[in-house]
Amino acid sequence: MGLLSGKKALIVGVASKHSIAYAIAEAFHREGAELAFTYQGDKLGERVKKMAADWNSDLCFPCDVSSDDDIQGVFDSLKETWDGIDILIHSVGFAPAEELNGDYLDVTSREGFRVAHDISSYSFVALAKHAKPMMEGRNGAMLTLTYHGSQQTLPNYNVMGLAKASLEASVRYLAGSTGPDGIRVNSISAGPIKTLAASGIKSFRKMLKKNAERAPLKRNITAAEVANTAVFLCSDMASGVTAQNIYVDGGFNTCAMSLEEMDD
Ligand SMILES: NC(=O)c1ccc[n+]([C@@H]2O[C@H](COP(=O)([O-])OP(=O)(O)OC[C@H]3O[C@@H](n4cnc5c(N)ncnc54)[C@H](O)[C@@H]3O)[C@@H](O)[C@H]2O)c1
Ligand SMILES: Cc1c(CN(C)C(=O)CCc2cnc3c(c2)CCC(=O)N3)oc2ccccc12
Repeated sequence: MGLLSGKKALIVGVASKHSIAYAIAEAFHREGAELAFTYQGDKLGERVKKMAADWNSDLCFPCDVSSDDDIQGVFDSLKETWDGIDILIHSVGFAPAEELNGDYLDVTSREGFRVAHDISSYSFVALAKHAKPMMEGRNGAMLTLTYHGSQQTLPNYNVMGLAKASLEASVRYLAGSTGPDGIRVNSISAGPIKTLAASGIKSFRKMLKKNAERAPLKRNITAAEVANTAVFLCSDMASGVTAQNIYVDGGFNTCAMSLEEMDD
């Protein structure tokens, strides 16, 4: 029996085999969960449907999280097959590329700020609004992915840091709203991982190297490690855990400087 046997999970944010959401789907399937997916745009549709089939799922729905109609459509369709949901995974983050390359004061725009917060933070509330009625009374869990750039600055993360700070505060307020119905809400703050969302980021490779040098575990973490923590947080093993942000980053966020950096 798996840790998620009999649980129904909706996973938002699979785009490629490198996606953190892909690793979460793999782990959830391994632990016995039934899966449903949304995908962004028809281009991804065929790819996500093929992946879903590997996990015995034919529940794949198009959804641009900037559209309340799209989100409504997902849950209307889901209701035709599922009478409820136990787990909601939000693995979505986006800011216009030009926001993430250069000095924060120089590159941040009103529109870029709005988009970053809409797609990376508000979308979790929007999905939670629709999921909650289907999750009540099932001791379910919602989970989102965040990054330490919300707490400390690093070059180029810029307005995404603000959006992640908003997301992490939203986890606490959502936990307050859904706790009385037995629904838990948490986040995982993952170390840097080479995914599509990381591609095209200037000096990403150097950042990965710096993380591995400084982290207590002296290595980068994998999407599979993030997924295993997601299994725990969404399972009954975490029945007392809500409104929390759990770091899966090899301990990086606890180190101001490493011996190697001293010796540089
Ligand atoms: N890769 C990392 O280093 C890292 C580290 C910490 C946190 N995260 C977070 O993990 C989450 C998943 O990112 P990833 O690294 O797996 O990259 P990814 O590119 O595989 O996933 C990002 C997902 O966001 C979706 N998305 C973007 N805009 C959307 C929109 N308007 N509507 C619907 N979906 C939209 C994309 O389709 C994609 O599926 C993001 O929240 C990201 O901020 C990533
Ligand atoms: C780490 C790290 C990441 C990965 N991460 C934690 C993220 O949260 C990904 C954020 C992200 C949001 N929007 C976009 C992109 C990435 C690139 C493609 C695009 O057009 N828009 O992104 C960075 C951007 C700058 C600096 C570090 C990082």
